[in-house]
Amino acid sequence: MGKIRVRNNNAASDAEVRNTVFKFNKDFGQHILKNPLVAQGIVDKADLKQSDTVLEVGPGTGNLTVRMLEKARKVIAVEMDPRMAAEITKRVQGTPKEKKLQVVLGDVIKTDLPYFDVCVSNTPYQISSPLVFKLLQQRPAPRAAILMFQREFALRLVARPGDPLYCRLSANVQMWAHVKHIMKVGKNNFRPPPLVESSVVRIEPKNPPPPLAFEEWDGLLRIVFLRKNKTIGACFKTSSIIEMVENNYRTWCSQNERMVEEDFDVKSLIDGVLQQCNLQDARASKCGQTEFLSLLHAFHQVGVHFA
Ligand SMILES: C[S@@+](CC[C@H](N)C(=O)[O-])C[C@H]1O[C@@H](n2cnc3c(N)ncnc32)[C@H](O)[C@@H]1O
Repeated sequence: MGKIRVRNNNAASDAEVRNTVFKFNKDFGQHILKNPLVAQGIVDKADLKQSDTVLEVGPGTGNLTVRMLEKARKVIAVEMDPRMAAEITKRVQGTPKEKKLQVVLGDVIKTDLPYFDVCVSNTPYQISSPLVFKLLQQRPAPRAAILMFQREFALRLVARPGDPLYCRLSANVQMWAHVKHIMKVGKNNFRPPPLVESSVVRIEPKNPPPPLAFEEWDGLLRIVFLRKNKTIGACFKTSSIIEMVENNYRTWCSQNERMVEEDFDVKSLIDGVLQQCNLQDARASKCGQTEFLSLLHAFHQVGVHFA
């Protein structure tokens, strides 16, 4: 933990300016956004309406929070560090913003989230992935999430089939949401600066969500992205995968009062499905939703599930 003085090096009205001494905790991903232009840019990109309830993850000292309180009806800020929660509470005390801010102390991943229209976060990078999936599972779905991530994580979110960074995360998130890269943010805009560059993305959950069970989709993606440059046929030849497919098939048969044939051979069942979809020689790194959906559908048709 480095001892950092947060000082006023910008416009006088910015309270990122408070002369507060904090020991920023790197374990909590505490990299405070010190550039007011970037903070304002992020809030502008959120396109908040006066009727909006905003969820902010990790308000820190409140540099995004105070700007959002000017635009929205309410901001619910979930913060894990009690010192930061106290700081943001103090920052709005005695101002008209006080009544619009609700600070929730705790780990956002373990918190049952209330209703919100938009989520905004300069995200603690260690919770990037669980946060994205938590937001995608939120019901009713928020209108949008404007989230700062490490540049590489952001680029994975938007990567398309064939791009070097395309991975299970890309295929997964793009099934449930439209994702756009909206802003690059250099490390010197933070105090203390992180080791890597950052980017802001906009995630708009599809509404209504696709009629698909998340666990099924993710279960299939886990297999085909096991080694994304291997063929899908090779992924399904791994012995642990063959065993899992067989177990899942037998469970499905017993739940549906079906007899498992005496000469049942799981390898031929798998080969048949892959041939039907013509995907034995395809590689996940080059496949998109159409291919994965057709594969999932064909497995379901023969009683193989992945959840
Ligand atoms: C990168 S800082 C952002 C601070 C502020 N929003 C800003 O932009 O200047 C991340 C903040 O998230 C908080 N935090 C870390 N992990 C968290 C978690 N699991 N749940 C809620 N807040 C968390 C940290 O304490 C820190 O205040």
